[in-house]
Amino acid sequence: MDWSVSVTCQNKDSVMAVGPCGRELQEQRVKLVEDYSRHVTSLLEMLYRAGEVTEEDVSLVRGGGRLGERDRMRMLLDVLQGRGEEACHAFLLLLPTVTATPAGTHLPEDAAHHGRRPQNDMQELLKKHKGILGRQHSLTDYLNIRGGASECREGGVFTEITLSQRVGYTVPLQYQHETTEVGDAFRMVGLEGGRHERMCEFREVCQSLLSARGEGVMLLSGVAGSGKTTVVRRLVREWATDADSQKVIFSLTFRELNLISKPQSLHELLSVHYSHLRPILSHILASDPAKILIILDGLDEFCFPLDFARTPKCSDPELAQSVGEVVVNLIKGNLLPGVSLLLTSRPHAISKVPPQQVTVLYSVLGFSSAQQQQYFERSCRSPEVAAAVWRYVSSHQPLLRMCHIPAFCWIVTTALRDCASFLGEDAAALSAGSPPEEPVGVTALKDTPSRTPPRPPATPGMNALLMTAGTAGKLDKPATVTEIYCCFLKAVLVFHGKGREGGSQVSRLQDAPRVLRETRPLLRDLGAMAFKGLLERRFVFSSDDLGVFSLDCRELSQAFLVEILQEDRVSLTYEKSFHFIHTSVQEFLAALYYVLEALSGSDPFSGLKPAAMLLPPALRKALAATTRRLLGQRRLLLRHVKKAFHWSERHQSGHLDLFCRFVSGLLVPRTRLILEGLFPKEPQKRLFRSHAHRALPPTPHFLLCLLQSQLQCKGLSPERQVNACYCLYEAQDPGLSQRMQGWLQLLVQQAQVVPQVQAERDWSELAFLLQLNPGLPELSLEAQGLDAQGLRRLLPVLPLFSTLRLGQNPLGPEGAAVLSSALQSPDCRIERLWVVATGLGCEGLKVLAEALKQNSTVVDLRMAINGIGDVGAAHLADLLRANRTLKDIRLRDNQVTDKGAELLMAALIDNTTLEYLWMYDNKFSKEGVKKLKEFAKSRPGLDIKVCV
Ligand SMILES: Nc1ncnc2c1ncn2[C@@H]1O[C@H](COP(=O)(O)OP(=O)(O)OP(=O)(O)O)[C@@H](O)[C@H]1O
Repeated sequence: MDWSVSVTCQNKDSVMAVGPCGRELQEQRVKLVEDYSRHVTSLLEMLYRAGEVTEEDVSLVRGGGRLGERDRMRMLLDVLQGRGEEACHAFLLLLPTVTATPAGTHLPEDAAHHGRRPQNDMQELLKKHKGILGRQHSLTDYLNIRGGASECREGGVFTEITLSQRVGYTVPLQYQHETTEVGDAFRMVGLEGGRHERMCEFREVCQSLLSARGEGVMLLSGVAGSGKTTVVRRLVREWATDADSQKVIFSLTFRELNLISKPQSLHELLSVHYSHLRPILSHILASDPAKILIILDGLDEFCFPLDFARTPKCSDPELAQSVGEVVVNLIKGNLLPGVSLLLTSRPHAISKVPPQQVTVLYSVLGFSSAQQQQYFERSCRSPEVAAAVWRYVSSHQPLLRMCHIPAFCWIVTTALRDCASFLGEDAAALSAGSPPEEPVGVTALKDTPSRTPPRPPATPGMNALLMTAGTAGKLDKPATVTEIYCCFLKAVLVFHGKGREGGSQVSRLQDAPRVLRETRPLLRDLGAMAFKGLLERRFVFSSDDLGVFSLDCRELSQAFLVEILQEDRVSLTYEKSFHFIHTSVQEFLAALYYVLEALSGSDPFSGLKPAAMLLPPALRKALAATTRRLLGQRRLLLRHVKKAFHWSERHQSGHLDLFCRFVSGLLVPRTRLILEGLFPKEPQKRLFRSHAHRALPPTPHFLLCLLQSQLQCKGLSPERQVNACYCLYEAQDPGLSQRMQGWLQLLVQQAQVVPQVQAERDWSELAFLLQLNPGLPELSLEAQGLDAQGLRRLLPVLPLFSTLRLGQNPLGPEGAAVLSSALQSPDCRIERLWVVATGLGCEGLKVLAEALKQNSTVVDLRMAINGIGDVGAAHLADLLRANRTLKDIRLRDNQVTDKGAELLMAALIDNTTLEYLWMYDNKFSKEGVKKLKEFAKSRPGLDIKVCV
């Protein structure tokens, strides 16, 4: 049957029905609940597909699986009242159809529309579309998940976020965990110096995307939890409230597209998702594509390949193709040429789209320091508490760095804001003007370094979450990121779990060990799933995945489902899916599982195998006991911990880095004590042999040795070595602060006098320190005995400095190769490269010159006393032909003769960008010098300095 005809026939009825339908629902409520509750799922599904209720409504009615049929029906009736007369009317029309079908079966799609009012008035339908999309994109925030999917007040909990804009880019290779790179863009240099990258705010992005011009493909990249979806939501809401906007937006998620396994045309795809637009969809697609904005959120989750080379060209929106082919044709501009397309993705997946297909790359950089502060002000209960949280966070560099990510700010707030006593006293101290507490762990670089290591954190108050029944008064504030996550988990379990609403804060905390003990099996299974997902780089889980780990949705929701594991509300008709509320929470739970298993002597990897592949339980137990006896508990634990690190080393991308940091943190007895009750006591006691009565055992020696050995390991990549430093921080290595102070001293003194060459140092620790201190624009390490090996350790941070002063170090050609990697990094910001007397020779210069041919940031190259000779001068001449960025080259004392000078002069005929070429103390003849001076006269913009 022709759908549009049947709609037309129903027009009169539906107009007549306006008003009374809502009343009828109220009057018949009891009867409707009685008679139709068993059909609630079918009714809800049909209403959703008809566009009468939104995803949020559906989720509300489902009630996270906790509500029974009758309650769901009541909830649906409430929702319909809220949605208005048209929705109530559609509901009444659907009632007879469900009684004709057995409960739970689905009706053909068009039945849902049967009898609905015709809306062939373009403007009216577009208005309705705006309303529906606006509601679907309400700004929900983790903070108010608990209270149902309520909305953030605009300008309320929502905090301005910083983005950047780039035209033309190269996809960087991923060597580090994404959280490690967060914050680099906020470095001082990045703010002003980026040539291709420009900071911008949401408003600018919004205006550009909603402008009437077709903008082509825009890619919005950002790490997990940085706020990409929030930007999309805000954008759609801006559009929905702008009555004058000429754009038509279609917003889909790749998660939704994953569910389309059969070929489908673009038209069909959109008409399924936007059934209310069906009467005018063909018209929209046939009119000016520049007026259409298609948003596709979450490219990183897309399961189908995007084959840009082999996908058949298709320009017909009515032609069925695989969903991957539809996306490729949209991106390539074959389908709807001139359309604006916004794709969002985590950074590791932006390479799925060739950069030449992308018009603009936007990156969500996250919160600047000021924005972080605003976030805490908005999410804490009082300005004093917000100030105390901010003061605490800003005195812990690793925490501060992660707080560029909004989702992490939420985790910190959840972990800290319930800590009434610690924050209360701290806040009181703040207002009383007491001196600031010394930073914990790694000190901020701006602080004056002192000779004495920072004293252990003072305890102006007790962190309530660190305080447990048996240990009240023993612990202080969370000292590491792992401790923050422990507090977070405890806060969720103790304060937010279902049925734990009553009682005072203290009594609930006293009860925490019991709650944690009881939750252990659940956390273990959830952690096992998280760990398996992490190994497979999988962040979305199906109900089947939950089943494999014996996880029961209902049980989870009672404990903490909504705040730890979120149910996706993609579609009613398909399988449910789940994801951890932030990837770092998945990583933490994976580590928790790993440590729980390792401490109990079990192999954490064996817990991942399907039951069928496991040996019978009795045999497994006997085997485990024998291994324990043979190896001893201690060696067994060491073996498991080593295995975790080996897994991480095998992955160049560093996606297990954070997991390793959490494993290191959780091996610290003090940290585990926050979760007292969760870890079985016996093995702990035996393992760590607590010496002093009631005193906490220190960080296990084997862990510190293991991490130190990673720093010494020559074969390990520099990124993993820096991560070993993060692990040492989490492991609360007692010597780390002191060593950091040593580095700080060196960096500060370099600005004044050049100190003597020092004994062997661990350069990875310096890289770690530099990564955590974004306020340093230049790196000065002159005459520090820095060789190529040491420089390689600094590679993760080298590209981030605008000035690198590396003179008088034995870098040699190998060091030049390291520098060349830094110069070719897509993030390179080096403008001044000073490598005076570093033993480059002509070989080193060749490597450097090759890199500088590709580089467009370096303007000033000082390379006196490097013995490059005429061969080196020839490489330099080659470079000058290709490079148009260098302005200043200093070549004093490099054994260049007249022959080299000739080559340079020839190259400088083409190169008009170079302004200074100083070549004192080379091996020029009088004739050669004369020629150079003559040449200089012909180039007024170039200052050539020579002497015989
Ligand atoms: N500007 C903001 N102000 C306040 N909270 C924010 C802001 N941006 C994001 N958040 C919060 O941070 C959390 C994560 O945001 P969002 O889901 O948008 O991140 P994402 O980049 O899409 O993450 P993923 O890659 O995991 O999908 C959400 O709870 C959101 O409410």
